[in-house]
Amino acid sequence: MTKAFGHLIRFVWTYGKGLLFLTSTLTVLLGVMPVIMLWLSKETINEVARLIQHPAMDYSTILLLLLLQFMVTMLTSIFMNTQEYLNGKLTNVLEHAAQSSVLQKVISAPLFYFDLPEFYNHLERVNDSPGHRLLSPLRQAFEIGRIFITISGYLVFLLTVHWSLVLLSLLAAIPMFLVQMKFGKRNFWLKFGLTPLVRDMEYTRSLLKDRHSAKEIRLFGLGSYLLNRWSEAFSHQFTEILKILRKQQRAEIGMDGLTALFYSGAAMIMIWLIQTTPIQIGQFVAIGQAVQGTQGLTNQLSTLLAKVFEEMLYANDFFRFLDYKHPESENQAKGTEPFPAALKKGITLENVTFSYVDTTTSVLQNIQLHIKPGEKIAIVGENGSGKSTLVKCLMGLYPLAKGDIRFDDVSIRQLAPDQLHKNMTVIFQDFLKYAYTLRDNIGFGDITRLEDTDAMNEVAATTGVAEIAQNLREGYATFLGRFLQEGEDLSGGQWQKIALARALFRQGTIIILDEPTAALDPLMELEVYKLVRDLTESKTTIFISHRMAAARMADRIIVMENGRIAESGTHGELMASNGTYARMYESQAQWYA
Ligand SMILES: Nc1ncnc2c1ncn2[C@@H]1O[C@H](COP(=O)(O)OP(=O)(O)OP(=O)(O)O)[C@@H](O)[C@H]1O
Repeated sequence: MTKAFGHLIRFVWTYGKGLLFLTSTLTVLLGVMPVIMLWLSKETINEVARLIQHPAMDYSTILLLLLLQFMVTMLTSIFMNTQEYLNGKLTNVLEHAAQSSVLQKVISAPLFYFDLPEFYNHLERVNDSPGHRLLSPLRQAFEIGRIFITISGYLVFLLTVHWSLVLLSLLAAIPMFLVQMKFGKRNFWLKFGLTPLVRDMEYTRSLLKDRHSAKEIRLFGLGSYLLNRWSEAFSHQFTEILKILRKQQRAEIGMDGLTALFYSGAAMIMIWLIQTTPIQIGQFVAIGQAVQGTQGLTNQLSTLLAKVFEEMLYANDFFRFLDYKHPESENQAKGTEPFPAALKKGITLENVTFSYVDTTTSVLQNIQLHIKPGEKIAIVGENGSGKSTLVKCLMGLYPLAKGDIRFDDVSIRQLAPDQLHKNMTVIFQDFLKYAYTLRDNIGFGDITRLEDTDAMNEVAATTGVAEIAQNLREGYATFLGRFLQEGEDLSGGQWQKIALARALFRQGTIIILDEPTAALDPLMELEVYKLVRDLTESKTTIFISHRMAAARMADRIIVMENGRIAESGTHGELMASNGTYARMYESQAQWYA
């Protein structure tokens, strides 16, 4: 816990040292103010008592004391409000820093982290206003500091009267402290345990709200079922939270009773003091204020300490997320070699064997494949045979445990990952439809050339996007979809062309198409493949398709079965060998007849 606190201080110091310094100074000043006030009110009451006994007395001292009290009140208000403002500012600064640290972690996480529920759950836990929650223990620590200074002042004063008053004031705080600590811990672990349920709940809620799911939910009549599922999960988590809350409030009532008992004890001591020692009225009132103040403040102190403890568990979890590293990430390519300027020997896969993280079955088994520079390869095979996995490994998205992939003579492990990605142009089946402008949708293919209008026009003309742009209200500046603005909706085929334009805008030397045309009809799909073939004539192209008519256009067809290459050859060769490909081709040939 102390390690996490150190981590937290360093984090806050890095992003808001000036603000942190000002806030801590104000905390000290605010801590001293009540003690000064106690002294001033004691003196004022004594002076007023004297004035009652001697009405002719000069009352300028009383006026001065009242003026000082006014000034202390005003200063306290100024300090408090300034501190509130600074806290607001610091919260914003930290919110930005913490959220960007989380997002930075997410964008730099290897792709396989997204297959790990523990990573998702952790992300969900730390994602909820992290800046606010990180500042919270610090704010509480400041509050503790302020209260500590005030209590110390009160205790010194009480000690000058009688030691037993100090003891009683302090004893009252211990039970409350223990209760708060216990429930602080319980609350955190409850939230920890409920995270998977909360994720399920949030997912269901997003399905119900999401524009894309709206159609299916209506057609399948899933609305009430999903609403019930969400509602049940909500009630379940709420019941658990209420259970702890009930116990906590019961315990706090008990502790309040105990505090009241200690307060009565202090009152008895005061009565005894009045009887046994000469005491002025101002002192009497000040003792009452100091005892009550100390008890009230120690109660607050225990609540705050427990809260700090609870919030520190969050901070600890937050920093653990930022430091999270799965052992498998050691296999992630960390090379620095540049990508070969132009492939001369081609791409070689040697004994590539792969299993997804935390699974035991090999999805790819001893894959041996050589792809010549400029060759057009089609990969076909049943669902789940490993086609997408193979290209993901080729793209360096998943680390290889066994075997090697070489681009000319450079191993994928030696290549700098950004070099590899820069040289690849990929369109996935589930390509993204960015709710930004058309320019962004194409330019994201190569963000460094987002403003290169000539290049954009060129790919737009060759892919048919230019025609789409002409019909949009604001051309390339039109927002697509309706998520962010009153943008324009496009058809599946139009989105498809934009995805193609984005991929070609990248100018990679290797083109990978992972069933990007699955949403299109077979004839349209053929059109797209022909277009890609014409536009990428000299480039190495690998495409995955379930449509044999498209695969037929390739120089070579690879047939995958259960993570292995079962057949390989041209359309003619594979038809002649009468194996899996021939069977698949013939069964689909009827579609086109
Ligand atoms: N992220 C993942 N984590 C664990 N297993 C996975 C993951 N992705 C795929 N798999 C498993 O790996 C196997 C191969 O999947 P892959 O997506 O490579 O097949 P595919 O041939 O591309 O299938 P399809 O034609 O249906 O797209 C399947 O059994 C699948 O369940």
